[in-house]
Amino acid sequence: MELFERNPLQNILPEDGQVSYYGVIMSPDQAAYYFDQLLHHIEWKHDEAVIYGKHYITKRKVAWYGDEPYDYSYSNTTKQALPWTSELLFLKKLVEDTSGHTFNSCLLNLYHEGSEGMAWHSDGEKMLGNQPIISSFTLGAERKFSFKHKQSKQTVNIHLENGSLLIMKGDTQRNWLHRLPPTKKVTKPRISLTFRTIIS
Ligand SMILES: O=C(O)CCC(=O)C(=O)O
Ligand SMILES: [Fe+2]
Repeated sequence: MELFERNPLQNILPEDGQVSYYGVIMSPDQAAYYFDQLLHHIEWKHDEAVIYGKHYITKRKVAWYGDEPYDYSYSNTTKQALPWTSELLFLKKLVEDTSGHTFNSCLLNLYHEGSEGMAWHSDGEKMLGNQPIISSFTLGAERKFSFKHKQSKQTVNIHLENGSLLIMKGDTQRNWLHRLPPTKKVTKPRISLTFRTIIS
């Protein structure tokens, strides 16, 4: 039934950016295995932000890994990348082989339950270059992910399944915001791997 087949290269944004959803790219068993490995072996830390001089600590946890000990500065805080683990290298290769893009770093997010999310933002840091290519690879609970056009305010929603891959590229960060909305419906944790390329 061709009508129902997913076209992985279809752009889910109507204009001014490019977002591809590849759907599920690993088996549920493999996804469960990697979820567990990352949960226990990644150096998770609560995220911090300094906004108008006030220090905030999130419930969500994060971690930053890369080819080199890159500094990542955002929300007035800086993190230094840790060396890849074998699990991260396996997942990086899977994401690279599936998407045809290469990455040199990864910001991981751990949302313990639906009450934890990420507010509207774009990943427009200078160190990511003009047209950053950023993945969101999901392990664990399925969550809604939303885009909002910065001018027209048009929104696009997608559900990120366990073991699925989404790629943002082109002018997406320039023209669209994205967020992971909090929800009462989800009680299970989700890990996302946002592979990126730091341009030195
Ligand atoms: O959790 C996700 O899928 C995306 C998180 C995100 O937008 C980010 O880390 O910049
Ligand atoms: Fe983001």
